[in-house]
Amino acid sequence: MTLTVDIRHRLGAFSLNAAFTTDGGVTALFGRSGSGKTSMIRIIAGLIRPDHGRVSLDDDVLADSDKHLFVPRHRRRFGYVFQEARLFPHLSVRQNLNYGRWFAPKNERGESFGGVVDLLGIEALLDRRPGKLSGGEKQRVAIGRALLSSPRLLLMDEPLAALDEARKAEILPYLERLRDETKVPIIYVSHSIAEVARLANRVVVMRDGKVEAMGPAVEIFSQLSGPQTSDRREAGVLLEGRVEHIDHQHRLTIVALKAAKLFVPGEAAGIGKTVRVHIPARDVMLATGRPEGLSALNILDGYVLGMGVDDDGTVEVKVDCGGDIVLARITQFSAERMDLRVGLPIHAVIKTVALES
Ligand SMILES: Nc1ncnc2c1ncn2[C@@H]1O[C@H](COP(=O)(O)OP(=O)(O)OP(=O)(O)O)[C@@H](O)[C@H]1O
Repeated sequence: MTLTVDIRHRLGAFSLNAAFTTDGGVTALFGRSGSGKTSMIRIIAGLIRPDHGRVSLDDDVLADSDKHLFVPRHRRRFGYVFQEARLFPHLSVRQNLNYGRWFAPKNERGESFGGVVDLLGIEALLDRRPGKLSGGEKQRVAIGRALLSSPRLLLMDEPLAALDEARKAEILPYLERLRDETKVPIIYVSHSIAEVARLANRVVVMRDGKVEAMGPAVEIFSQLSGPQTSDRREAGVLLEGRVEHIDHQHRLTIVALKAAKLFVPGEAAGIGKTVRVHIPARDVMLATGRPEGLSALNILDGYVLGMGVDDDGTVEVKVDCGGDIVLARITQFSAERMDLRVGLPIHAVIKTVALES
């Protein structure tokens, strides 16, 4: 499936002038607030008719200003997931899901009801009403509803933005399954590097209404910043993961841990191989808010699992990042200033991580 967008459009003082193509999988529209991501997804969805240009999905032309052609939203058969789940409050989860299915043409039904329920882990929620669900659960149901409409394309506009870190961590593995187990191509709008690095096959970086860069996620993010290497052995953790991708050009290995993924300098033995990575504790910084614009490629979301004070007054903090435990050593002053406590959602910024031979 190839989506081709080449448009110009004016929105007040803002002008969008962008062209890109995608080839299935997850394509992220990535960029700062105000760069034009939402306007772009609205054009793809058929909610905005572009002033000039063309949008097509394979041979199906959805908008073409030269030919005065514009296919409205309801005839595009795209699924849409917003920041807010927007479920029907008076319907049960099952009824909400069936509502999505109702839109799927009978002969083109893709995923089965049971398959979607399994994929998103929502079996136990089926008879409940949305009002009683957590934000993450609601979002999983919203994704299920969109999937059951058998969309040709799934448009997701900051689907995790309204969730706290814990709910984000809970839902990310489901989004990965969605990417890996369904054939539905996804356009994913986000301004979070961590989310995009984890989910996207391809990234379109937007800035001031234009496409600043596009390419495979690893390439794009390794261009933005480069990780440092360290051979020093010191207090830290060894984590085991699986080599998911090797970027020979940038000499980087993407290692999938239990939940998170790490960009590790160097080229590992082979894709699919189990490797161990070393993360020195003193090269892990902690942040209570999501840090932006850092050179570190690895920012893991987690919780404070435990804390202990060493003889020298250094605080050793254990952070649970989706089942992988990362250790950080910080000063007592920092710990107090950040009001660190067990259970606090936290971002672990990993400055160095090395492959173990
Ligand atoms: N209908 C409109 N009329 C005038 N200006 C608009 C309209 N819609 C969007 N804009 C402007 O276009 C710019 C891009 O907005 P857009 O929502 O596409 O950005 P974004 O990258 O999705 O940002 P965010 O991450 O904050 O959602 C902004 O400056 C916005 O104010």
